Amino acid sequence: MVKSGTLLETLKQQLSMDSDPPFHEAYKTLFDKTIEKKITPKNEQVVMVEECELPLIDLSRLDHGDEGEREGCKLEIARASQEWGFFQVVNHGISCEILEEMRFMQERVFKQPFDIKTKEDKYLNFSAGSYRWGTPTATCLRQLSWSEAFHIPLLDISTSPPAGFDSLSSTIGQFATTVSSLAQKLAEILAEKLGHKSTFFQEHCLPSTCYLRMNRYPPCPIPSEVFGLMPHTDSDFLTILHQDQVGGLQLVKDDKWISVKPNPEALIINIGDLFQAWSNDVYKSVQHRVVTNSLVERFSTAYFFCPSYDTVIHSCHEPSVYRKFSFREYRQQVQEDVQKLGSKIGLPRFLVQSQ
Ligand SMILES: C=C1C[C@]23C[C@@]1(O)CC[C@H]2[C@@]12CC[C@H](O)[C@@](C)(C(=O)O1)[C@H]2[C@@H]3C(=O)O
Ligand SMILES: O=C(O)CCC(=O)C(=O)O
Ligand SMILES: [Fe+2]
Repeated sequence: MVKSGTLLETLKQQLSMDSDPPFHEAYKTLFDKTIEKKITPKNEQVVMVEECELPLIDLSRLDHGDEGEREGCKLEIARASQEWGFFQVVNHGISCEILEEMRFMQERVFKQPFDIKTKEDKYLNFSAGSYRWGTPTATCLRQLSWSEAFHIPLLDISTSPPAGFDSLSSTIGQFATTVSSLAQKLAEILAEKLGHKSTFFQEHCLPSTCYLRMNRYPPCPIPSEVFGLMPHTDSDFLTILHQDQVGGLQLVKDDKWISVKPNPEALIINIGDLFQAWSNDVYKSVQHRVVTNSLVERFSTAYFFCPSYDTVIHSCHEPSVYRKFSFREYRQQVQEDVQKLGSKIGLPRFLVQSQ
């Protein structure tokens, strides 16, 4: 058992070391406040969270099965979206090679020096400002996300890559194309199971409105105090996620946090706020977060299936739980809440009853 005096010294030492991105430097005041007050022997104990296997759905049944198989598969997708808000899929159309290449590329991209990643002009042909790290609005460690990310609008996934990164665009391009059509397919199935044969998603969720987010979670010296990504729901219709073998993704099920067991072959699908509103609370946009560890870095890639800013989100059934809102209004409200409160409020802001 480490004495808490020794632990404190070690932590102080670790937190004063250089890191990329420079969390220690930028958030020094937050660390100093927390270390002195909170790191006691009790806090050294890691909170145990049960590990679970998400519902696993084989998508080959949609293309190769008979009518019964196809229907069964669609029902499983709808049921998991209602009961879990999360599920994983295999035979999704993205080869293991592409998934491995994505992981390898991410390592190379994030390894570039911090100054290059934050450069004002374009980096790797992604728009300026696509690189993000930490949480600029955090006022305490609990509001800090110990991660860095590239937010890449699908339109930026260029066909003329910069020298040295020629295979990058082709790999991301293949990944993006396949996940885009998978997202469309899943959205249509989810609409159909609510009784809607809808062209809504084809009309409103175009490549120009969707984006990829490549995440890197560096090892963190105080994993019990800082999240990799703080608890949130996604502000889109649905998200398609690929995580590496490290693990760290957790979600709320039956009022408890549980961790998702990594499955390198699977893609994780989660329902976002917009689908919860569109389905009038039938499908669930569930809180999730990423926890850090002190030993290894972790990578993931998320594809956010979003409509254009002018799209009006209204429920497909009456009486509607939420008032109508445009995606622009929703994003602005989320940004305002994050600025003012440190985290997003999300759908509760748009409840009919609260008007
Ligand atoms: C500080 C925050 C920004 C964020 C919402 C949050 O409260 C916590 C996580 C952030 C995140 C991560 C994934 C998505 O990019 C995002 C749009 C989301 O839904 O949760 C962002 C939020 C944001 O930037 O609005
Ligand atoms: O990295 C992960 O596993 C989750 C990422 C996530 O939730 C997000 O980018 O919205
Ligand atoms: Fe998320």
